[in-house]
Order: sequence, then structure tokens, then C-alpha cells
Amino acid sequence: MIIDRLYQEAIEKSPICVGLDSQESYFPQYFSDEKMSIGEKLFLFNKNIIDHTLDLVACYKVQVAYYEALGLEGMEAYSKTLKYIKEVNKISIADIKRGDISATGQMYAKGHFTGDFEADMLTINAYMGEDAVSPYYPYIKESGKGLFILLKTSNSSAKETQDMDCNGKPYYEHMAKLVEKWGDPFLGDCGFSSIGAVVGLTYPKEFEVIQELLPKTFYLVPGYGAQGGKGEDIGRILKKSRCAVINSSRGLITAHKGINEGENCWDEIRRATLRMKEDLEAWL
Ligand SMILES: O=C(O)c1cc(=O)[nH]c(=O)n1[C@@H]1O[C@H](COP(=O)(O)O)[C@@H](O)[C@H]1O
Repeated sequence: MIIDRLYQEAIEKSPICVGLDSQESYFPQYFSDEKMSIGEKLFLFNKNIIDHTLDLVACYKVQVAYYEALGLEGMEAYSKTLKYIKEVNKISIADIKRGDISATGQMYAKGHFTGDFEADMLTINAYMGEDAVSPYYPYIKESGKGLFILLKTSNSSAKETQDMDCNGKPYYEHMAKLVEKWGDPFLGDCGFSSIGAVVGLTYPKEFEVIQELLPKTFYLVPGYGAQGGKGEDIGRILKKSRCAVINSSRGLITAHKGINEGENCWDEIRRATLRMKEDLEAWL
């Protein structure tokens, strides 16, 4: 199961997920002299980041919006990035945050678990209910794929909807129970399910409550670095259970900007990844 592989990578390398939210303004200065299209540069940027971090991290999250925004050439870079992650034997999470009625969900599942845009795991918005999740079940069962379902997101306005009182509990706690139920048939040897949840590092207290409620759920945790999250915000949870990968996108992939924009700028991104690894491991 994919969750066993991810769990193992998080233990052996580190719980870091590098977010490839890549865009032109993050390219190093030396790219401006290269005679390549923006799509080719986008892939080269990602490839260099992957090559310089793969021994330090558990996985890569590719946020599809950054590629869709560039049209066909962006999507070609997206496809090549996912294929490259597979080629170097790493795990890809496609951050697509999809969710729709099941007929449409079947197409999303086919489109992102097979073919040009095949990824190992996807982020899903299940606030439409199980219809938005069930189309992915056959791929989890038969092709070893996995999901992360939005539970308590990192943004501040998440409170407006997810924290609303619903029968004496915040709405997200009801979603938490559903995530547990949907995930139960897909438990791996590591004890976690291939259907995990997204919880932002920006809500550390709520995260501790959620983790107590759902001990068999594995978490994708965005919000480290650029959104203010730190190792200390997840230290207590990681000490108790290695139940998470922690994503940083801008905090890692822009680490070279204004510091080193030459051909060895990738070392700066590697150094930032090492700093994040030390920050997280200090709490283990
Ligand atoms: O699903 C996500 O990954 C996600 C959920 C959430 O609650 N908050 C959140 O920031 N994200 C994603 O995590 C990444 C965070 O990027 P940085 O803030 O640059 O580290 C972006 O790709 C967001 O789309």
C-alpha cells in the first residue's frame, strides 16, 4: 500500500514533503540566459530541486494550479514532473483538491491516477460527501493509490465554514469521523490508512485534538515556513506518532532567491531542506 511506502520514507528520510508550487518568478537568475521555453524551464527547475533533495525528504507535492495557469506547456511540465518523481522512485502527491458527483469523480480519478497525469496520491475536497471520494476506491484497492482529504485547512478563513458549530462540535470533527470511516477498509501494515487527511500546521491545538480522535489517520500538513508553521507546532504529535508528512513549498523552493541565483543555487534549496529536517527532528 502507498501509505506503507510513505510512512517508511517519512521514517527513513524525514517527514518533509517538498511543495513544487513552481513559477517563473522563482527561477534563478541564470535561467534567463537559457534558450528554453517556460515549460521546459519549469520542468528543469523541478528536476533540479528533486535531484538535490531526494535523499532528505519523504515525498513531493505538485500543486496543479501553478501548471494549469500556463496552459498546455504548463501541463506538459506537470506531467514530466510527475513522471520524473516516479523515475527516481519517490512518491508524488498531486494537489488537485477535486470533489464532485461520482460520475464526474470517476473521470477525475482516471485522469489523475492513470495516464499523462498519474500521481501516487491526490488531495480531495470531500465536503460534497462520500460521492466525492468513492470513485477513487478502486484505484486505492487495485493500483495502490491514496488520498488526502481536506479536514482542517491552514488558511485563516477556514474557520468561517470548518469551525461552525454543528451539534455541539466544530463541523470539521464530523468530517474527521467520516475520513476515519472511509479510510478503515484501506489500512496498511504501518497501521495507517491510504485515505489520510489534510490538517494545517497553523492550527496546532486543533491538530492535537484531531490526532487523538483519529489515531489511524496519516496527515498531510501544509503551513510550514511561509505560512508561519514551525517544528514546535507538530513536535508533540510526532513524538507520539510518526503520523504525518509536513509540506513546505515557498519556504524551500525560493530559498535561493536573492542569495544565490547561479548554477549552484540548488545547494541553497538543499540547505533550507536540511534546516527544516533539523527543526522537525529536534522534536523526535
Ligand atoms: O492541500 C494542501 O496542500 C493545502 C491545504 C491547506 O489547508 N493549506 C495549504 O496551504 N495547502 C497547500 O500547501 C501549499 C502551501 O504552500 P507554502 O505556504 O508556500 O508552503 C500550497 O500548495 C497550498 O495549496
